[in-house]
Amino acid sequence: MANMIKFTKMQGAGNDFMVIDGVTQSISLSADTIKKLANRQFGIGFDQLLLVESSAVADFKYRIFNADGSEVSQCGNGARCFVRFVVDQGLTQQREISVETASGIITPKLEDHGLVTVNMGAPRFKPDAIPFVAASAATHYALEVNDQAFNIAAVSMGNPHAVLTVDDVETAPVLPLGSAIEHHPRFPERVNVGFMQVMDEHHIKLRVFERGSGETLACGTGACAAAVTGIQSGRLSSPVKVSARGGELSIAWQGADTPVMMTGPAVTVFTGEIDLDAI
Ligand SMILES: N[C@@H](CCC[C@H](N)C(=O)O)C(=O)O
Repeated sequence: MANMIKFTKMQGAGNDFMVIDGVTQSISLSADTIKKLANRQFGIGFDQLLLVESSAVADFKYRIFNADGSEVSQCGNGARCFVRFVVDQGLTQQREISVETASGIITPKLEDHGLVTVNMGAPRFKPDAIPFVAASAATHYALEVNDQAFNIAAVSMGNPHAVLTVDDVETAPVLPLGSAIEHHPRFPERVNVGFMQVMDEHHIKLRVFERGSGETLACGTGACAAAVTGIQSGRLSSPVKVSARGGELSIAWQGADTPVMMTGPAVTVFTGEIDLDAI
């Protein structure tokens, strides 16, 4: 017997998602099934799968799975697509919703101009958020990779990020170095790796090698992480325009424990149905 589920394919600045309504459908997905669905040749293809569920503490619960099947705690571009999805599906009448994630509650808001702004919460530079940081109290660290030392900034946006500053994002070794840092023993939970080129104090170019998904066309939490580490070290000033390969995001942060505000697009690409027993 077929095991059909309905889904929506969405993208935010080119970071693409399979979004599933788990409020009106009963959904149970193994890591292996998610990997198969993520496959761009044999499945649907996406960077992350987003599962919408009911919540006891917020308007909705938001579960996030990387293309390798691992469940993670935060996704910025996904949060923008999430609010567009629940509004378009008629699951809410509100344009600003509270969403329970594995790392706390975030509040995405669909703006009148069509973009979405998300209150992503405050960044965390503390050791409990980034196990690697336990070694030091500084924001920037020397990380040795294949006998070479790299200066990295580490921050949690609800998920772990390492940010390197490079002269030119186009020629930066994003794939080999990103993969080596993602799996570096100093990051026991693996890490998302951002490569940032500072254009001026309000503008950066960014490529991100994402934990569990590889390089994506944009990473929302990666954009927040790069902007806040740049602001924290005095090289950037809020707001920061982040140019990724798939589009642009705007990040505002007033420092310390204030929340990071992220604004950017959220677009529906198509809707479909798939038989989970047939993939
Ligand atoms: N694409 C995302 C981040 C998704 C999760 C990340 N790969 C992780 O493992 O933490 C974003 O837009 O933030």
